[in-house]
Amino acid sequence: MRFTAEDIDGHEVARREALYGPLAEAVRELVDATIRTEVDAAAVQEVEATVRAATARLRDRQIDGAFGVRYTEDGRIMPWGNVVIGLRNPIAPPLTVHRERDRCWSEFTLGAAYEGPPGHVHGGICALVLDHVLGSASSPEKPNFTGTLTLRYRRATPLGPLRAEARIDRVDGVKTYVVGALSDSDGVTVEAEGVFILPVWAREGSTTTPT
Ligand SMILES: CCCCCCCC(=O)SCCNC(=O)CCNC(=O)[C@H](O)C(C)(C)COP(=O)(O)OP(=O)(O)OC[C@H]1O[C@@H](n2cnc3c(N)ncnc32)[C@H](O)[C@@H]1OP(=O)(O)O
Repeated sequence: MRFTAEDIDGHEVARREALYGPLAEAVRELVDATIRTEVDAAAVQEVEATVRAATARLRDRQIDGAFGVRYTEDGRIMPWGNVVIGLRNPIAPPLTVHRERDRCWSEFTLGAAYEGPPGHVHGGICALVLDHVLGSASSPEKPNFTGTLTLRYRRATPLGPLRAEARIDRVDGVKTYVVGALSDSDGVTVEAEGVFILPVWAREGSTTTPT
């Protein structure tokens, strides 16, 4: 499991955010346009060649494997590859998760890239978002892992503006029980409850390392 310290200051973090954030946003728009375009065949082929060239340019120099979770010496976390919140991940909607004591919430929009049933969010995407928001609520600092996530899909979730929220229900040793929901403007579409567990290597006094 890759948690990596980076010896950089806040200015360098801000510089990288300003550099890579817009690239990811541009690719996100490209994904949406790829799904929805109706331009002619020649235009599609031209764009395909352009995109392949852009990808080859980025691959001129790249890291091995995934981005991992990086952090600075002053405790700033950079989960930039994360599929829900990752600044550098165009697959991430991305969500900005807000925290208020024992609860977290996020308002965001899911478009064509997240479709399952026509005009509606894929059930796995609902689970993805809820897993992350419940997990975030489970602990502000500790790296809790999802042990069990239970969902009740009350009605289909329409694509468009949505809200996810979660709060701690109770804590029992290394287990934190969290409840939450995904909603549209008409109310709850998916209810969730989860058990989030502090892994052995993160427990007090542990000498094991992340695997
Ligand atoms: C800001 C970031 C937000 C991130 C949110 C997104 C979170 C994620 O996506 S995490 C990725 C998905 N989850 C995983 O990959 C987890 C994989 N599983 C594991 O790593 C481990 O099995 C883990 C950490 C869940 C449990 O660790 P393990 O060492 O087996 O726990 P263990 O010490 O045996 O048990 C501790 C307690 O938890 C209980 N428990 C163990 N596994 C589970 C489970 N899956 N569900 C519910 N309870 C469980 C045990 O019964 C025990 O309870 P008690 O203390 O009452 O006896």
